[in-house]
Amino acid sequence: MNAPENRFKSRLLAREVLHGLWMTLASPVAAEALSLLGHDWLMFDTEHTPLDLAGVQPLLQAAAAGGAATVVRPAWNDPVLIKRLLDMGAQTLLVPFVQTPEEARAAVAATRYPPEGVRGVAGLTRASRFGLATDYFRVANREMCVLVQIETGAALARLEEIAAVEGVDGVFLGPSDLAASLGHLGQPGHPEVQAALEDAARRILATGKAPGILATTAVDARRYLGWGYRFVATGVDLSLLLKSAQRLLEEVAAET
Ligand SMILES: O=C(O)C(=O)C[C@H](O)[C@@H](O)CO
Repeated sequence: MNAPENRFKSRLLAREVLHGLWMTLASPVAAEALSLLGHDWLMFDTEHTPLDLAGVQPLLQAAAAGGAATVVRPAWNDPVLIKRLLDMGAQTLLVPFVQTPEEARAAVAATRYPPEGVRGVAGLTRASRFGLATDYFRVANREMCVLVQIETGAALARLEEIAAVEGVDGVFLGPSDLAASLGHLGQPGHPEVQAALEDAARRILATGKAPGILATTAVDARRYLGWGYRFVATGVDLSLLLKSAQRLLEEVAAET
């Protein structure tokens, strides 16, 4: 039996546009159902959700039902959090708050077994199909995909250096955090933020790496795709649930 191939990585490197969904519900039922819809990737967030590490493995198992690849955001750029997520079978990580090339290098090293990195070794993990994948240690490093998240003006100033780090496969812009850092808390649509996002896509593409972003509406997503963003999460599961429940309630309540 072979180790799983990282289709997200191979498709990203093939310069495909990959449509994602931002997952915050920490629900295996939602993960399984939404994995069937046709998204290219689902992003499970452990940074800004109550989801603890033990809750991630059931989400990855559930999402394996459909065709969507999985991405996990660790709560921090921390080698211990990272190795535990990788042992669970996460192959693509979105590492938050990367500010410097050194931090990007540390994130990459945390995902690689020695001698390329510092990842600790375990045998009976979901990552190695519980030890049944005979090629696992030969291919594990190669199948890792590291996406680093740029969230501040300071990180933007070093964008090319961060993107150039070997092993960084994609650079993700967080519109909300960037807005806060640029003095526009709660206003990701502010013209200065949007101009920075457009410029960032251009600069990342010039380095040969893939730019990614989170959009909360189809209009935003289309604009970002037009700027060259290649892995774009459109929508947040909880927000979609709230909006459709609210709309339904309003429709029904309006008639009574
Ligand atoms: O800066 C951002 O934008 C993000 O990092 C995404 C946020 O965590 C949040 O808006 C997702 O619900």
